[in-house]
Amino acid sequence: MAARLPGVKAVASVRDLTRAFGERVVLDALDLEIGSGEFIALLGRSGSGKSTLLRALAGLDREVSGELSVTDSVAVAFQEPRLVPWKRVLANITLGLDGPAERAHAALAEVGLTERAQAWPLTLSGGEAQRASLARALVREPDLLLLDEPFSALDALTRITIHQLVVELWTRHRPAVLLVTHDVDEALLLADRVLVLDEGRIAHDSPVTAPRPRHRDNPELITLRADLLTALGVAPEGRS
Ligand SMILES: Nc1ncnc2c1ncn2[C@@H]1O[C@H](COP(=O)(O)OP(=O)(O)OP(=O)(O)O)[C@@H](O)[C@H]1O
Repeated sequence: MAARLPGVKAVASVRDLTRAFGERVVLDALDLEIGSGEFIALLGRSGSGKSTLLRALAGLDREVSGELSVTDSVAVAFQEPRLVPWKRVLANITLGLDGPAERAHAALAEVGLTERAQAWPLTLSGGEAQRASLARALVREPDLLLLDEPFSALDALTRITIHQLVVELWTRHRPAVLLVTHDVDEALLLADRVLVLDEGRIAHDSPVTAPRPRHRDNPELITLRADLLTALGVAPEGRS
């Protein structure tokens, strides 16, 4: 585990986190600390337990054991935007929220969806629905934003636009972000720290220091990509 920077407050601290489904131990005495404002990408093979860890951090899984200390201010966005179909976009953003409607309007403006505030979710494109889902998370002004493969169903161009948006929003609001992804390049382009989950633990933990906007041919990213592919058990010359 990477040492925490002195003076950086943790928004999540997990020690000995264990979760089994029957005989299958998915998280095995896992340790992890997430510092305030960090942008972390979490990689791991399919079934390695990434979503299980995210659900534990979100407080959605009460069956975990170990020490888990997480800020109260957590928001989650999932792979499917999970908008309520019978509520308009704006109402989806404010659902379960006591705050003023201006905040919801501001969040929609931040993701570029002001024009779609009164639209029904089913009329949104995939990228718009994912932006609405981000607005719903942002309006809660989280200290920790958990993103479970939110870009994986989007086409390549929409994905690039949303990547830029997420970096912009993170730069402006500075929540800590934990992004679950299968995509090594996405992890390297977005995050300041990349983790690999394997055999129930954090098997690899690298900082990414290249300045943004990042390019795939940055030498630091090329080296890290090879290390990460090896950690994931994929030959570096193969595809992630
Ligand atoms: N509710 C559940 N009941 C039984 N097994 C489960 C449950 N949730 C997850 N698992 C098992 O735990 C393991 C880890 O699942 P998890 O969804 O966390 O993996 P993941 O790394 O997110 O996978 P993927 O990348 O494919 O989304 C898998 O073997 C899965 O079948």
